[in-house]
Amino acid sequence: MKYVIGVDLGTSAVKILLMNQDGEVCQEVSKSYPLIQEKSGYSEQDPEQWVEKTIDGLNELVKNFNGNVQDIEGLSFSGQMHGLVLLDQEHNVLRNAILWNDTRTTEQCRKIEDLVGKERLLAITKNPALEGFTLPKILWVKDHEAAIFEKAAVFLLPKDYLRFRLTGLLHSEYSDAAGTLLLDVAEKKWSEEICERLGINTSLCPPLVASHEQTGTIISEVAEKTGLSTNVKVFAGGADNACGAIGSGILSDGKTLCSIGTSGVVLSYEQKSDLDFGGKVHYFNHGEENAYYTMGVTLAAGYSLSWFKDVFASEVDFEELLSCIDEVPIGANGLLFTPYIAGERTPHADSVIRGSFIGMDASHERRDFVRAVLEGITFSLNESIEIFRENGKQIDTVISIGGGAKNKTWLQMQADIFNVNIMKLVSEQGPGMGAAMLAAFGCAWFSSLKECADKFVQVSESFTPKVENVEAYKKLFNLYKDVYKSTKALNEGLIEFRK
Ligand SMILES: Nc1ncnc2c1ncn2[C@@H]1O[C@H](COP(=O)(O)OP(=O)(O)O)[C@@H](O)[C@H]1O
Ligand SMILES: O=C(CO)[C@@H](O)[C@H](O)COP(=O)(O)O
Repeated sequence: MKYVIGVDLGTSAVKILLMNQDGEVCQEVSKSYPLIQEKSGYSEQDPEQWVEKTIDGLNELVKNFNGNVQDIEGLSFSGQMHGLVLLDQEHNVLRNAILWNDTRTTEQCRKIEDLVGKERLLAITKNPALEGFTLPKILWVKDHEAAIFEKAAVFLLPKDYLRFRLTGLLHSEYSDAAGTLLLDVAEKKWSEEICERLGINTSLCPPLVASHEQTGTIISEVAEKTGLSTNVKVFAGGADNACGAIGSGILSDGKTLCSIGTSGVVLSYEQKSDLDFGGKVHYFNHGEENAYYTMGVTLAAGYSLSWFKDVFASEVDFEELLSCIDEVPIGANGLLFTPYIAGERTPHADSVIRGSFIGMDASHERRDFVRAVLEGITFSLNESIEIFRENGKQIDTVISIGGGAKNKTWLQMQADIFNVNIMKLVSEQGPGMGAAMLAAFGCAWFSSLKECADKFVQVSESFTPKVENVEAYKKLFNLYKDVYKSTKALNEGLIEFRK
């Protein structure tokens, strides 16, 4: 029996899956690392932590593996998108990585719009200038840390940096490059026009490959530390949402995914590169060759829940925190939550907005707040579903993955709020699974990713919408949508008091 490894470099943790040729998860290891948040709107991580935790995780996995280590044939990656890692000429990291949920770059977004033009930007990159994307972060460093920028020789995305440390080779791949705002998405090449207009040397952009392409093997130093063989083939991998889609079998038109990790996304497969959503949803290259996907993003989905737990219930785990939400009726006894604790992307590209609890009452208990947080996150994701439906997509079944898919009440809530059938997979680790599938396909175990998905992706349970719940949530959703408009100006007034 042969094996492959999928490494998912998430925002909260690196999650590593060992899969066999029958598509069974043989081992799972997770190692967490913190966010560094110096100021409101800032979000960074130390790339060295990603490397250390991944090596620790691989070492643990190999130690617990009772087969022949030489049978581990391939390894690939899934990674949190958009994060900026800047390297100097000697490939040393120049500063902490600035992450996807860092929103300090509003001014740089306006600069991009001015110098490239909104229409032209959309034509080339298929996306508008949003704070979370990589290009505004590059410009922020150029504007605010000129001494660092002068030393920058190349930029990498998070999992591309991790791959570099495991193989010694510099690459990016299309699915993650699409989230930089520097890629010509249809032509699959770095946009010289955008680089030129913004004064960025194209040598800063790493060589591009496809997600399933081999990008070297494990270097001996890493083999020694992990116990893996230096023969392990390393494949490029993909953006976590592209990999989540592969790992959930979102490989043909009409298929939709909901992923609740630190962020939350609703994602739909697209065969074509020329559909027009007017920039309302993200439009990126898939990890499958010559395919695409559209996606709406809630910046703080699982993060809203983990924030609530850290601040108000740090003594309990997620299971215990969520154990009593069934006892709270729909609407959390009159409490509504908006998950804008890090600003928002879809449908409100707004870095200033912040979250609210509306309707707090002296009778509310912690469990009401927990239910309200879950409902608020799910309402936010429903705004993306609503955009897709308004653009003519028929959504009746959604595959749900990520940490949020661990809880059955939350899965039923998704079915009721989205008014769709929700499918839960045997493993909720979609991105790690997608990474492992890219390695399996790269190793030629299968003739296509679709053939691999037929073997690897298995539904374990489904949740159907309950008519009375759907009706109750419709009323609440309308109230939820009003909270953004009602709190926008209040949040603008609060800016001067923020950290
Ligand atoms: N048992 C659970 N039930 C519901 N949600 C959970 C549970 N465990 C974790 N989560 C949520 O999942 C999130 C982490 O999901 P994950 O997919 O691992 O994120 P990432 O890929 O961003 O690191 C946490 O922030 C938390 O909100
Ligand atoms: O910014 C986006 C997508 O555009 C995020 O989805 C990141 O890719 C982080 O993902 P998770 O850590 O939440 O999986």
